Amino acid sequence: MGTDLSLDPVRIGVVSISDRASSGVYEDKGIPALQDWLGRALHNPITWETRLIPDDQETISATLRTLVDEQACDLVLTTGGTGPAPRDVTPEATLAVADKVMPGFGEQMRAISLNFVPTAILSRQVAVIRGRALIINLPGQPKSIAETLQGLPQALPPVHGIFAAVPYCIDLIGGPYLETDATLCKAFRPKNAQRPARQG
Ligand SMILES: Nc1ncnc2c1ncn2[C@@H]1O[C@H](COP(=O)(O)OP(=O)(O)OP(=O)(O)O)[C@@H](O)[C@H]1O
Ligand SMILES: Nc1nc2c(c(=O)[nH]1)N[C@H]1C(S)=C(S)[C@@H](COP(=O)(O)O)O[C@H]1N2
Repeated sequence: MGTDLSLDPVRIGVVSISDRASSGVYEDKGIPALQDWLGRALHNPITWETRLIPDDQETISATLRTLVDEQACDLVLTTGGTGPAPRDVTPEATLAVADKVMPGFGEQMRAISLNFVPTAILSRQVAVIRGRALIINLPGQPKSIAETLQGLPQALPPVHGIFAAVPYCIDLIGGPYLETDATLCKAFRPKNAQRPARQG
């Protein structure tokens, strides 16, 4: 099933960080890939805030502050700028706006990505809490978006994507109750945090 209008609405910021896509050298595939995966994985009605920006640290931090403080996003996902190159500054820009650092997301994403590419360890991606929002960095390769969010749930043993932990994290910071499509990503919550299953 798709969107269920009876569920909590969620505001999601998607930020593509790329010098070349933002200057028109190539077409941005980061925002469409993020919206495609999240739109399929979440049943909640989504309001999007999209931004395509260059790899500039202050621009990235300012964008994240605006999305959380002014646009009231519950969740912000960035793509790009997490590697070791001189212009890759997304983790620094994200840490600069953090109230809390959530190291498990970066650790788990690098572990998941090793199932896809040996260069997974080159991503310095981080996740942080700012106010009542969760901000997560993803690598720039558009295919890495589904790889890290979804993992390989059908593999034996399964590789859990990081999105499984996102709904409960958002519960804990006071955000909307997110419901996911279990075939893409089964959200994990402790029993006492689960709402009764929806009818129909
Ligand atoms: N927003 C994007 N849209 C389409 N492809 C992208 C995007 N960002 C990255 N890629 C692809 O993934 C590769 C690795 O991404 P990375 O973020 O390292 O780019 P980059 O080499 O730093 O350059 P730029 O920041 O100008 O995209 C790029 O060379 C490009 O092929
Ligand atoms: N899942 C996944 N993770 C990945 C990749 C990928 O293709 N898939 N690319 C790696 C590579 S080649 C680099 S350089 C780093 C950083 O990428 P970024 O600078 O585009 O953010 O992410 C790594 N993590």
